[in-house]
This record gives sequence, C-alpha cells and structure tokens, in this order.
Amino acid sequence: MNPSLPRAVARTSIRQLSGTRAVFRGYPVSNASFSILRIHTTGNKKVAQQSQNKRQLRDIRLSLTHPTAAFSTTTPKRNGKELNMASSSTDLIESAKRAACRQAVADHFNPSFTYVGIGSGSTVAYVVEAIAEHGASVTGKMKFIPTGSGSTALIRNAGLSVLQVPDLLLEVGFQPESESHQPIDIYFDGADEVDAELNCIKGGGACHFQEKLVSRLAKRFICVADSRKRVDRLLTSWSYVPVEVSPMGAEYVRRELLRLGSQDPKVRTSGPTFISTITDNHNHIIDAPFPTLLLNSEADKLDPAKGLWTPDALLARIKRIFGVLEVGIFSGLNGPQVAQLDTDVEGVKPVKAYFGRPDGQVETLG
Ligand SMILES: O=C[C@H](O)[C@H](O)[C@H](O)COP(=O)(O)O
Repeated sequence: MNPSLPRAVARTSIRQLSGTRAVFRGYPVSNASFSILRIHTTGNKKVAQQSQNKRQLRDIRLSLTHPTAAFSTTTPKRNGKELNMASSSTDLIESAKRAACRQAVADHFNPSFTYVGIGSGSTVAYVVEAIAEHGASVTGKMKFIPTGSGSTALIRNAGLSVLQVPDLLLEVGFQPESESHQPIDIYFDGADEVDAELNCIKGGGACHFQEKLVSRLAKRFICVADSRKRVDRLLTSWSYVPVEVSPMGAEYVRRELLRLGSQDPKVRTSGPTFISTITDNHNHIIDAPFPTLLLNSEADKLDPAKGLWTPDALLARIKRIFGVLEVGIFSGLNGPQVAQLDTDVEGVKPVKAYFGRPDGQVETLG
C-alpha cells in the first residue's frame, strides 16, 4: 500500500477519519502523525481520543481491525480523574511485538545467510531493527527481499540492501534440474491471525500477494506477532479474508463471494475520500467475512453449505474465482515440507510463530 497514505489520512478531519479501517494498518501506531491518548472499548467499537496539538482532545471513532481487549484495562483514575493510559497500552502492544521479533531473530537469524525475506506490517519492523543491530559486517553481505513498497522502504531505511524478487530470480539463475525452488534462506513476517496448526490470515495491509511469493521462495517462514493474534481457529477475532482482485473483476468476484456464503464482502477503501485501496500490484482488495474456520485436521466436518470451511478448502475455492489474484489464507504446506517433496508446490505456512505478550514473555507455536 502507498506508504504516504497514513500521513495524508492523519491530516484529514476527525469526521473523515470515522470508519476508516486502513489508518493504522501496516504502520507502527507509535509512528503515526497523530497520537492516540486513550483507548476505550465500547461494545464492539473502539473509541479513541486523539490530539493533534497534544492539548485539545477530540473524540474519533476508529474501526480498528485488531482487538485491543487483551491489552486493555479499565481506565485508572487518580483523585477521581481518568489518567491517560492509551500511550502505555500502545507501548505494551509495541513491546510485545518487539519481544516476539527479538526472540525470533535470536533463534533463526544466521550470519551465514545470503537472502533474507522481510514481510510487511508494523510487527516485522522490529525484526529489521534486530537484524540491523548485527552491524554492517554481518548484514553487508546479505540481500533483503521485500514484500511491497512498505517493506522496501523499511529495509532501505535500516541501511540494508534491497533485492526485489525478479532480480533475485535473475541473480540465482535458472537450472531446470536445480533441486531448490527456495533460494531465500529465511522469511520473517507478521500475520493478522494464526491458528493452532499455524495457518494464518494475512493481507490486512494489502500485501499478501507479494508475501506469498516470497514465502514460496523461502526455505522457512518465521511468523512474528503479538499474542492477540493467536487463536484456536482462524476468523475468531479477525473477521474477514483479504482477497486481491483485478479492479475490473472486483464486482464479479464480490458476487461470487456472496454465493460462497460470505456476509457482505466489501471492496476495501482508504484515505479521506474512501477511494478503493490500490495494492502494490495495482489491484483492489475485497475483504470477505466468513464464519470462524475449522482446522485443516477437522476436514471431516467440512460443510460449505453450512459455512463450515477448513483454511485449505476456503483458500482453494476462492482461488478458483475468475479475477482473483491471491487470497490472504496461508495454509497447506510449509517450506521444509515442500523441500522434501522436491517439486514446486505452494509452501507458505510458517514453521514457527512467536507471540509477544504484554508482560514481555514470548510464547511460541511450532
Ligand atoms: O498485508 C499485510 C501483512 O499480511 C501483515 O503481515 C499483517 O497484516 C500483519 O500486520 P501487523 O504486523 O501490522 O499487524
């Protein structure tokens, strides 16, 4: 997504911001041009107060795509007055993300690597931070493969060397007999939700096509997230599947998604005028809500007519719709499983996920 967008959105009026889901997607909240000072939870709505000059508080309603409950507490009071706690709530989330990333890098980053894939979003920024700390003597020999314009800027700003996928493929060459379809040594990326079998929903920042491309080319995908993203089954807290579509085919795809039982799939919009989001691949995104998915191991319960889908089945079915480029469900095989098969099948699932908690601990899965 266009990295200049959040700044443009931040300049708009409170009224225009109302209902804009993309404001914080893919960008560290702490780096936003305006500061959120308090976050409350009112039913399903998250009401935030913000100040542009840090003195005048005004209410804005933000349709935050991530639940905040796990990190929210009741608003503390001193002498009957509420204390501003959102900055500490935001700090807790950012610390949780950073903790997950530092642990993941400590466990999986190796100075002998040549190609490192870097995903998109706010969490993976802390992976880049941790990698950059190894210094130029280590990172100067490596090339970093981005998954979109945001991650390209992230890599570049950290002083690391960017190599886009087409250039990577030219650099490694093409040998039909070559045993490896996975030249990237490791791929770090965030997720919007991760289930108990490491299937993920991705694409909240509209980057899932390039993320899948890099993941397919990587030996291992390591997922980093805060603990709000960990669920038993996908579409528990996160409610929709991001689907990247040809702009001309968007309405056709939307109708087919309705036919599949998606409740009110919508073309994603961004910015003050709510124009359709344009991805890095010049496409649109449809956010398609579905009921909570089964696990892939529960395929015996699969019953699409009743809205019972496994991640694998829903991914395969949506991919069959004419006009769909890619679906934000990362399920099926992982890199090492594909390497064993020695064939170019999709292997995009993480081998391990790191979930940072607000208390600084890190849980792992896989
Ligand atoms: O399209 C965006 C990506 O799939 C992100 O990795 C995902 O949305 C997680 O982003 P964040 O780390 O900002 O929560």
